[in-house]
Amino acid sequence: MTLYILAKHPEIQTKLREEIFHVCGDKEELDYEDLRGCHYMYQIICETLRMYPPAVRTNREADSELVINGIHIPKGCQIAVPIYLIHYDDKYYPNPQKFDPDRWLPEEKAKRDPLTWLPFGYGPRNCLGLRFAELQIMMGLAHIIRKFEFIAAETSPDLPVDISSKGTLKTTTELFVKARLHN
Ligand code: HEM
Repeated sequence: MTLYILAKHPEIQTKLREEIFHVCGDKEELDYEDLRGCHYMYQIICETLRMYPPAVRTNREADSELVINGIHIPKGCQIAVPIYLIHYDDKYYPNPQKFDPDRWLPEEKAKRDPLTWLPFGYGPRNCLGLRFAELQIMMGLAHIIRKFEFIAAETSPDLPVDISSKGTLKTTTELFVKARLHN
């Protein structure tokens, strides 16, 4: 998905490539410290996971009776947390259909409640692989973007693309990008 978004936003792709070359140069093997310096890349990943969270919802079971905002929740009640809908709530993300990595600049992020970004869930049962997943995505992107340039295919639908939320998030049509070696 990230590569598709980058193909659709060549200016963001160019800025990302500049950051990667600036921070990592052209060394063959990248390590954790290299990736930690790629702040713009992390913003792009956060924004991709906002617009296209693989898990569109998560669930919790109330282990005791409670009242939240006047709503009575009995013990054992199943509660669905609508991750996808929260990510598109314009109270938290103005113009939510727009892919905007600058929402993740430190000063912008600080204005929002952390519970408004839930691609990995939240709390003691959140995703165990969160840091590993982030690292893998960043490592992959850093290598790929240094070598290749991604271009939108003629038939590619505009963003945001339609999604199906049966199970994990999927796009309703196949997405294609063209790649050429970056020189
Ligand atoms: C982009 C990649 C990933 C996404 C978006 C993701 C998302 C999630 C979400 C939403 C949950 C439920 C959390 C909650 O309800 O609070 C979860 C749980 C979990 N994830 Fe991931 N995950 C990703 C990658 C991984 C990877 C790479 C691993 C393992 C290496 C992993 C292992 C787990 C485990 C074990 C749980 C259950 C934790 C528990 O119940 O205590 N995930 N993940």
